[in-house]
Amino acid sequence: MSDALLTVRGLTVRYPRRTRRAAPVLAVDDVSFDVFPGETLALIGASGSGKSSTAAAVLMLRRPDGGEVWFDGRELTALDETALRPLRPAIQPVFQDPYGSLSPRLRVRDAVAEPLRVQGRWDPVSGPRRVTELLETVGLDPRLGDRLPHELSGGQCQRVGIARALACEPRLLVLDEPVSALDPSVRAGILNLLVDLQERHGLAYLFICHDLDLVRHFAHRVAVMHGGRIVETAPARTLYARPAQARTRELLAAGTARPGTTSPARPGGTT
Ligand SMILES: Nc1ncnc2c1ncn2[C@@H]1O[C@H](COP(=O)(O)OP(=O)(O)OP(=O)(O)O)[C@@H](O)[C@H]1O
Repeated sequence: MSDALLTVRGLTVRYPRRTRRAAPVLAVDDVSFDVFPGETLALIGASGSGKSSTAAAVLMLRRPDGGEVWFDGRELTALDETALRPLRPAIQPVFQDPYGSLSPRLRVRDAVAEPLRVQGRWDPVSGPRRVTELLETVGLDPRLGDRLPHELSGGQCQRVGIARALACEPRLLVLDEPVSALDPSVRAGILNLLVDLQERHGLAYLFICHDLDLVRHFAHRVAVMHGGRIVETAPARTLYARPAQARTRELLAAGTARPGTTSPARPGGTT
């Protein structure tokens, strides 16, 4: 194995169709990539190209139907749930819907404490201090700890989600469209926070997105997905500059319209 933190080889994800006779949906088809420590790899592609299915398989939320996922030199796909459990904290997700990712009845302080409790790392003295520290790390006033999610803005909720992920002391964050649901004015703040955390903690990011202009600034490398396959991988800046950009834009525009939208997503949009 290379010195990659995450290595994905020949990943395949299939979903059964409702009717038994129809062939399953091949959502991810023989996908391979690496993510190195401290690096951001963006997975971009139109709606339905297989980005979230790839993320779910990397997180082992859905067991892939084929291929291998290696993390820090261990093959996750070869492990059963018991063996996986101690490795799970190191790979943390941050999802698109900041409110949906939090329990509506859990106050911010308890939401951030929850991963510490689940991992058996809660201590009545150091625990509350750690929660305060985590809230400060993500740029939240610790006094917000008493609030419920519906009393926060979308950006604040997303910061709580990031604080929960950091509580697990991860090495890789799988960011599934983490700013797509946010107001354009709030997006930059969250992206700056992620850049800052990466610099301070050497985190690696698998950043799922369908906005080429955004990833150009945020990612180190970009892998373009289409029809479940990776059709191109390139450094973020050169991808933008080369003629291939035109093809990538075409692929993105072809399928970016989502239910409730009538036009392809644009930078600064709120899809
Ligand atoms: N639970 C499921 N059951 C059946 N088919 C699914 C399921 N989840 C995803 N799919 C199908 O798998 C393919 C890939 O979907 P996926 O959500 O991974 O794409 P995506 O690129 O993340 O799209 P989006 O940007 O809209 O989230 C699509 O054809 C989708 O309809």
